[in-house]
Amino acid sequence: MSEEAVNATPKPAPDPAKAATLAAALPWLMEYHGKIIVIKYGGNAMTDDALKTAFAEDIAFLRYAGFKPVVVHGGGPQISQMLDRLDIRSEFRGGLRVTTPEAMDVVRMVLVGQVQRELVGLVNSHGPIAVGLSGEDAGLFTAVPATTVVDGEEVDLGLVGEVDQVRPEAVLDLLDAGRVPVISSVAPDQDGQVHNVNADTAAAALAVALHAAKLLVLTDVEGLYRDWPHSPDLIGEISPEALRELMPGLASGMVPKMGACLAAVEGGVPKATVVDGREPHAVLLEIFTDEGIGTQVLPGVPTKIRTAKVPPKPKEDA
Ligand SMILES: Nc1ncnc2c1ncn2[C@@H]1O[C@H](COP(=O)(O)OP(=O)(O)O)[C@@H](O)[C@H]1O
Ligand SMILES: CC(=O)N[C@@H](CCC(=O)OP(=O)(O)O)C(=O)O
Repeated sequence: MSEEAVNATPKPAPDPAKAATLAAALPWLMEYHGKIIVIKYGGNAMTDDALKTAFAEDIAFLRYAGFKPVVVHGGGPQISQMLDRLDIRSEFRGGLRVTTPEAMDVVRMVLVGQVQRELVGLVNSHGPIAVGLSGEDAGLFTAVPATTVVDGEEVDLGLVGEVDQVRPEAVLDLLDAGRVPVISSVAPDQDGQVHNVNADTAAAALAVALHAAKLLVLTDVEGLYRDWPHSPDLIGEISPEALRELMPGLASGMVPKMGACLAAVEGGVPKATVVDGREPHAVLLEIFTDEGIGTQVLPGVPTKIRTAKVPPKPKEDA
């Protein structure tokens, strides 16, 4: 194209709506500037490339806006797919995968070797900021065997762990250096035996240890339905006390997820939110919006109910 032709191209008119959107972000930029936000990215919200790309953009945006995002990722469906391919049986009890030593190798390979690597790469397409870690690095997490009670009976979950100790120094070092830690939820016990930790649980333990300003959990539903799967009533806001009362009646994947939100808020994190990660840019929408998205757990609020956009739809394999 000649220089004249370039000069002749009309410039788009400035769009006042863009300025208004940026100006409306100011209170949130001020509130979270320099603060740690732990974002749990569930495997069910990683289903397509465009969603993962938008997630990585959001994380880079937060970092360049002066926030300190920390990503803890899941990968349950991706692990299940690999176990199927390798013909290794796995089942969930109380929302947790019963993990044999053979399955543990696959869990570690998929979480650390595949899902974490992909997310680190996507975030780093915006600058050299993301660094992958797992609970095995620099003593980040120490696990103890987890137990769960299903139908009144204690179930042996094999190599499933819950986080006993967090040493957040490695994460804090990275944050101080302006990096974005991307963390996989596998963790050794005291003897070095690696355990499979549910990523919601790991994210909550880390959020507490980092004194995070917020825990944000991305999943594949709009939030916590009050009477799953019978009613479109969605819980918009709930206090930890009211959530504790609901816990025994919750089903499958929501047990670790809401348990994690509860543990985070009871551990001093001011707010934990579950949002629909199938919505592109769910992270930015949640952080820069005042209300009306997902389920928020925060102290001292009466329970608020609203009608979900989509009625509850149980997964076929649940
Ligand atoms: N009360 C509830 N509200 C919303 N979802 C629920 C509820 N009870 C069970 N679920 C199920 O929990 C799932 C989310 O948990 P999970 O599949 O473990 O997601 P993730 O991979 O994001 O951790 C939802 O897709 C839904 O099928
Ligand atoms: C013990 C346990 O269940 N661990 C999980 C770890 C991955 C995870 O939590 O992934 P999502 O967040 O995508 O569900 C699992 O094996 O599936």
